[in-house]
Amino acid sequence: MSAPHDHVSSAASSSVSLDALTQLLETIFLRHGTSDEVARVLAANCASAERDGAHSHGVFRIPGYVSTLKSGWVNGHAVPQVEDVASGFVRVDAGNGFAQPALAAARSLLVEKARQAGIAVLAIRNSHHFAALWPDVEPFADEGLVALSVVNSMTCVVPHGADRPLFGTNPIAFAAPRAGAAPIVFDLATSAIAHGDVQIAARKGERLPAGMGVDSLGQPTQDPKAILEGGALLPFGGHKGSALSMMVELLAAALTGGNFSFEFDWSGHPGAKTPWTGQLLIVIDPSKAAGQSFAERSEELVRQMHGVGLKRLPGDRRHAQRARSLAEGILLDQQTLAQLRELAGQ
Ligand SMILES: NC(=O)C1=CN([C@@H]2O[C@H](COP(=O)(O)OP(=O)(O)OC[C@H]3O[C@@H](n4cnc5c(N)ncnc54)[C@H](OP(=O)(O)O)[C@@H]3O)[C@@H](O)[C@H]2O)C=CC1
Ligand SMILES: O=C(O)C1=NCCCC1
Repeated sequence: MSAPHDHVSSAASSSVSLDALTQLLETIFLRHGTSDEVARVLAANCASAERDGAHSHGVFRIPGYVSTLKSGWVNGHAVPQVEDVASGFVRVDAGNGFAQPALAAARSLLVEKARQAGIAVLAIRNSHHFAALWPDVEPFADEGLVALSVVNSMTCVVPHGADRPLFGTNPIAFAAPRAGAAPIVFDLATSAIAHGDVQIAARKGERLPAGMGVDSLGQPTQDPKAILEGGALLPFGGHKGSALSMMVELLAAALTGGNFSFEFDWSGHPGAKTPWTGQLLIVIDPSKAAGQSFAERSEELVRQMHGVGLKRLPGDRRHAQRARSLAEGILLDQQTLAQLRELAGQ
């Protein structure tokens, strides 16, 4: 399997600016049944994933968004209902819409509460998250806040010690400010590999590394198609990733009032791809904590990690790719660009 973040060959590719890509995606969303606000938020999110080389959740997802909208599974015009429920708790009913517009609608109240109380929780339910999770947390750290988010997805992961899938790929994203540097951000699926990367490997006819999944008989396989066609994924790190995935189900579904990954039935909506679940965000204002500046302490930790030989922090690859994309444009292969233009009616 090639590196998941490395799949655009420059030979047959075109370079597009971030603005041009965002505009193109916005046109696609509007054309396939979203409000202006939903199109704006989703286009910015998806273009930023492509800009940062997060290909499993960049433009690769656009046909899935479109077929989901067409199937009627998701409401592209949903208006999120924000509820101010307690000093440190905000709830949003996304109204069977996408999760990112729900976060956008609640964001200023969440930040205000976190700054007042030191910590605030945002619980989004009735929502579809089909994207990378880091764009949801990174902006908080840019404002000096610490943020943690979890979202559950659709059943495709076998809990450690079980013999059938139950959990989603259930990512966890974390962002913390640093002094004088871009925030520390990590964002990882609790499965051994994200479902999107299995789809990309299948499309490219590549085998996966060992230990990622099982076939329909529960036997280990490195064939991505066998995983997608009746097989399943495994958690990363055995019982440890499995426990984290269970935690995500509890926080993102049980605590928000959203569906568990195994609870929804999209069989009546052929073409639907997005999981109808929940998302939890916890935002902390570190200026309320005792002691030295949190950002300075982050910096000290990073210095020490580099001091013991660490070359790459989580987020470094994305930021390096972001800088390249902003300087040289975002590379898209010709076929992908043609498909996007067709979906945009251009
Ligand atoms: N919406 C949903 O329901 C779901 C979304 N996803 C998304 O899929 C995406 C991919 O997830 P996943 O495949 O697990 O991510 P990766 O395994 O590619 O990366 C996980 C994290 O580890 C960092 N990292 C990777 N390799 C190294 C290294 N050698 N040294 C230091 N840090 C490293 C990455 O930083 P960097 O980015 O800089 O490489 C990233 O922060 C995520 O954005 C996730 O949110 C996944 C599951 C479900
Ligand atoms: O890549 C994944 O895993 C997923 N991404 C979007 C939502 C479903 C799972």
